[in-house]
Amino acid sequence: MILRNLTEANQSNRRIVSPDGNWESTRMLLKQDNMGFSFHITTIYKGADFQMHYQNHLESVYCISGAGEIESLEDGQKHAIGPGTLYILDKHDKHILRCSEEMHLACVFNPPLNGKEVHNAEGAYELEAEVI
Ligand SMILES: CC(=O)NCC[C@H](N)C(=O)O
Repeated sequence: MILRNLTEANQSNRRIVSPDGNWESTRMLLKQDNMGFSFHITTIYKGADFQMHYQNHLESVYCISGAGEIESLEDGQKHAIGPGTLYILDKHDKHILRCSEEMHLACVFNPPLNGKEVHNAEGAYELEAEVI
């Protein structure tokens, strides 16, 4: 069994601040834990409006707090995000995330992240990022 604490993880190199200024994420469970997925607590900053396209990963995102919107660039549909919303990118869906009130999200990635990933120009993570 493994136990981790968010406050402690936030003070370690598990906390990654995105250079684009849109988000930070504390990667609490990573590839090296051999669970087959990774688990992150992500903060999306108020006013963020950015595109993502996880071509190499599947992702599920649960909103703990805050408010925003996700727009699918596959079908043009927009969906409100608030506490209790879960969105599931089961088709590597290209999307835009907008944040009107700072959001705290719990995110699961399959395959798991190594820990250092930040978005490339397409809003994706490469598969071979450096291991922490
Ligand atoms: C919702 C989302 O994908 N935000 C970007 C950061 C990501 N959750 C991560 O933890 O790397």
